[in-house]
Amino acid sequence: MTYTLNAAHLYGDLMNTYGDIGNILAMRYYAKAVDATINVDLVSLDDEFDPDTYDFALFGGGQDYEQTIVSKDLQTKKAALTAYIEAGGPCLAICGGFQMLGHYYIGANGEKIAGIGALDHYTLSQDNHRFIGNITIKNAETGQTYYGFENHNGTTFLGKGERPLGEVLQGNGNNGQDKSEGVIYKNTFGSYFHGPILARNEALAKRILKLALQRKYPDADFSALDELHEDLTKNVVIKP
Ligand SMILES: NC(=O)CC[C@H](N)C(=O)O
Repeated sequence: MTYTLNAAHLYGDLMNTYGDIGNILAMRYYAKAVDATINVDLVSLDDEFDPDTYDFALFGGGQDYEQTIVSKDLQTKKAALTAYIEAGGPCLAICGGFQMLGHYYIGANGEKIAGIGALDHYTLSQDNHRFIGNITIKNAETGQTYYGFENHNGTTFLGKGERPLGEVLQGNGNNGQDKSEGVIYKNTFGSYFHGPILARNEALAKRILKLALQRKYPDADFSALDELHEDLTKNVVIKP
């Protein structure tokens, strides 16, 4: 392969509840079309996150208990992760991972689980209730529609410099109130979409992949990705 991206799967052993690694597998699949591959390192408890080593970071979803464990360790990576994000490092954070990049998450039992505040959002708890179901959103800049499934207790409110990944067309999204779903901040994308959002949303997968490739190889031409159309869910029946 001509091009190689190094990806960090943050706490992939603790926060991968919904097969979030599938996001990297989807990116790797599309990457083949431009002669690129993606190496993955598990970066978990007590591991160092070196912002200069990685071209992509995936931070998956998890349950409240795992989030409390991750929360403590995450503080040791706060400076490095913040530096990576601020420098425009591409990142995809799902559900619990999305929550942890913000200031805090109030868990279902009322416990305050600290995030790293790399992004300005915060997450509250619903009273004995979760948002569960299919969700559809529309991304403002591209007009693209993204499909997924949400299952979360937390209600997230975006802050400074953050724009939503999409406007909710169907479902609940960040908080069930302001029609926002997920986040985009610099090259960091967050979403409540369960598991492999990228396997189900080709356009977003190629968008994030291209971003990462172009950042590492600014002189290369990855426009072949735009012509490629390969829906990874074409044989999958998704029931409403
Ligand atoms: N889907 C998730 O990652 C869940 C995150 C968090 N534990 C919540 O319930 O809100």
